[in-house]
Amino acid sequence: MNKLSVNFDILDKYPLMIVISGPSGVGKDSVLRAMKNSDSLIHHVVTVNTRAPRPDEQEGVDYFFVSREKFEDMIANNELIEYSHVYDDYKGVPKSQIQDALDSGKDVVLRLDVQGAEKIKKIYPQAISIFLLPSNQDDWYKRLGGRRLGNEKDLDKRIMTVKDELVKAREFDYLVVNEQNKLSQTVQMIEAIITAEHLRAKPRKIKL
Ligand SMILES: Nc1ncnc2c1ncn2[C@@H]1O[C@H](COP(=O)(O)OP(=O)(O)OP(=O)(O)O)[C@@H](O)[C@H]1O
Repeated sequence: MNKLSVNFDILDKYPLMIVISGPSGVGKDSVLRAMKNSDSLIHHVVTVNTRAPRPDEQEGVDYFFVSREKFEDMIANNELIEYSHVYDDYKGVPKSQIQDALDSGKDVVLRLDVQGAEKIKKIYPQAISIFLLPSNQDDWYKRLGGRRLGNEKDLDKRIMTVKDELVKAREFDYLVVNEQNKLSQTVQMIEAIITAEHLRAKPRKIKL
């Protein structure tokens, strides 16, 4: 054996910040839940929301559900990294959540609407942004399942919003189609992105 040695251990291990976004009803929460079940090495950031919890949602797991007054206090006290006002509700990311997540040294996953994702990408350009799409309009309608669609005007509003969001989709790093009844395929694609990102020669280092 030659006495000279060489160290092949040159891969840097930095935690990633992954932002999963896309139109309302596309399946963001479903994807996140499936990822939580399959991988414990990811820190899921819990965001704050002023809407009422849906029957299957848990406080502190899916979201922190707060009143509008409490949310406005959080804005006033500068406790949020970003927030947005969508369909009459507030949504925001508590600073403490990002700090805790990065301190844990694990990859950090955030689920944000398109407005929120754009803002986070401006604050953290090194974040990896993934835009989820349905395959087509019919699948999207099925997923919305009449949710919060009081009348035709509400649906028109949603369609206009989605059109605007689709224009922004190309500013994201990745586009992933969440095909009908193929949630596990979607999760696999996202996991493949995360794996590839960890293998980058120039890692995307997140700095607070
Ligand atoms: N690949 C899929 N095929 C069929 N149904 C799906 C798929 N992914 C998600 N769904 C269903 O679509 C509905 C909406 O999903 P989900 O709540 O995860 O969307 P979302 O993007 O988080 O919505 P919102 O932004 O409005 O909270 C749910 O009933 C979910 O079970």
